[in-house]
Amino acid sequence: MSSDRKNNIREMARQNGIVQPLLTDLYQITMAYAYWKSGKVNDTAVFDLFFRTNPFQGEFTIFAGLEECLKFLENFHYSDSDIEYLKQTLPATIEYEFYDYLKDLTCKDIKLSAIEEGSVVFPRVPLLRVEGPLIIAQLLETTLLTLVNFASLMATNAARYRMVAGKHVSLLEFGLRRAQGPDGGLSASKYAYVGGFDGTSNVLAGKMFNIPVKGTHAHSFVTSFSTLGDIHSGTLRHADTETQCDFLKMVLECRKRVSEILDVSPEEASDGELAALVSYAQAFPAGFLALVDTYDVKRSGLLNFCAVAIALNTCGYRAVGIRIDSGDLAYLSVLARETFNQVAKELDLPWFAKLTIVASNDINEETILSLHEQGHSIDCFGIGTHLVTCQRQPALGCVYKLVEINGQPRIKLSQDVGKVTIPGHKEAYRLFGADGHALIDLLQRSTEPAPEVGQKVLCRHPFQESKRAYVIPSKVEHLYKVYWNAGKICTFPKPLVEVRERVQTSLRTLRQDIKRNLNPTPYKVAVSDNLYNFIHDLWLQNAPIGELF
Ligand SMILES: Nc1ncnc2c1ncn2[C@@H]1O[C@H](COP(=O)(O)OP(=O)(O)OP(=O)(O)O)[C@@H](O)[C@H]1O
Ligand SMILES: O=P(O)(O)OC[C@H]1O[C@H](OP(=O)(O)OP(=O)(O)O)[C@H](O)[C@@H]1O
Ligand SMILES: O=C(O)c1cccnc1
Ligand SMILES: [Mg+2]
Repeated sequence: MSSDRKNNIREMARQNGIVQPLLTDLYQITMAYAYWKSGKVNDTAVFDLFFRTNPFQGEFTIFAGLEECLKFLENFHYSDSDIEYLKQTLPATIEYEFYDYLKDLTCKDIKLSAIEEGSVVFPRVPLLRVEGPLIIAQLLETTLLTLVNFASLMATNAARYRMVAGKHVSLLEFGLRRAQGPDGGLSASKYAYVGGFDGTSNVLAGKMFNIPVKGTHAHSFVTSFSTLGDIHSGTLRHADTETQCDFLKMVLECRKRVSEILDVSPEEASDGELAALVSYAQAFPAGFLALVDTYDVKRSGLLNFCAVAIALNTCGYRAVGIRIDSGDLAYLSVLARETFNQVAKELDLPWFAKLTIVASNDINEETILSLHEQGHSIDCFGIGTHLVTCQRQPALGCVYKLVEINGQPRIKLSQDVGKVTIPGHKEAYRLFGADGHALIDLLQRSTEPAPEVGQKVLCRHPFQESKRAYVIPSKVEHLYKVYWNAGKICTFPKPLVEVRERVQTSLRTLRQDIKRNLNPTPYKVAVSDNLYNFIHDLWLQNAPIGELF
């Protein structure tokens, strides 16, 4: 077996334990019984999973969650205790043979086609197409939706943060404590990474998904120290010579020196904070990153930090930086950078000017945009609540609709035209323009030939007759691959880092005006002329003609 395949199998083995066939809505199982009882066991269906509106008032979405969907299909099986629970829970009138039927159900007859995970996707273009026995395809609905909805919402949210932050700023996800429960927290960490974050504070996410784990320390570490007397031992072993240095003495001398450079009094600085920073530096001399806003950034935190960082330098270590978690983050970060520049110059330590400044505290997209406008010196944002709870829009509205049964197309009508489903078994293509950008996504009936490079294609708005355009694509991308067929995975999902890269390469194919934060231009999603006529004929056949009195 190739090592690639072995790795894939190892990756796939880590299925989230709560994702199982009973993680569904009751009505899927009651419908399954009613289908079964009404002789629909051999009916075959096609379902499309898609959303109707992009989240966060944006005009794009990142598709994520596919790997988890495949793990779910692979492991789909009702255990004996599941069957026992259903027997106790469903009405006693249910025929026992139905439970025998459920006991043997697997996804061996299901075929799943999907867009590549990490791609930019748009309203109405199915992300997943599920084909196979009606009953089993129906039973998959809720679980597939829960696996795709939050994953895609989170990946989109994270990608938006990455876009506003720019590529030179680090982004760390700090949200576990505020997430929607343990599983929400775990998924948030995973898909924040996919969307473009650099790391997470969530240790289990690091272990499970191989995401870099990062962090600083909390205010409680600082406030747990009151005086210099709380320092356990004042010494530190030199990085190169391994001799014991009188670290505390060096720190106190440095604090005096820095207070002169910065023109702040060492008496105003907190000794408790200094004791905490000394102790933290002793624990992590090569990774010293300190929280400086517990008492006063200017008069205490920066002074104490610089004193410890300079003493560390004398002992052969380079400090990493600071975190600011309150106050005016633009002003304080600029102040911190000026301080570091001053120390770098006065003490001839050029690297001091490049110390990392991490900012946190209720950061969201708007805060980052505003900070960029004001000017700041932040290298890294630590973001929790707004990111992981997707506070600006807490849910993506993916739906799962029957589009074909036993080879016959199905349409769901609605007073709201946007909610009318696009019937039948379809293919989706992305057509690219001459400048290399994605121009339009085109849905066609699967029986139609694929659009070709250099050949004129008529693209029509699915519901507005007058909206149509000819497109001569410079490149055509067929959006679907078969990922699951005949009981096994047939296209292995890519490792998470590659999905993460795919997000950025896919976003680069979008024009800037589609990605901008304020009033972005909608991306076009069209249907072929053939599909347009097919939809509208079926619409007329299915819409009753009213009578006026
Ligand atoms: N320069 C800035 N421009 C825009 N928003 C900022 C700026 N600096 C900080 N913020 C944001 O303003 C809010 C400040 O929060 P808040 O009013 O709770 O103050 P605080 O500094 O956290 O107070 P406390 O010291 O009591 O914790 C945060 O959401 C933060 O991200
Ligand atoms: O984006 P955020 O939700 O702010 O996530 C990060 C925050 O979490 C931590 O503190 P916590 O909020 O627990 O306490 P504090 O704000 O009261 O210090 C940290 O110090 C940040 O402030
Ligand atoms: O490591 C940190 O600084 C951190 C982790 C979680 C929440 N807030 C901060
Ligand atoms: Mg906070």
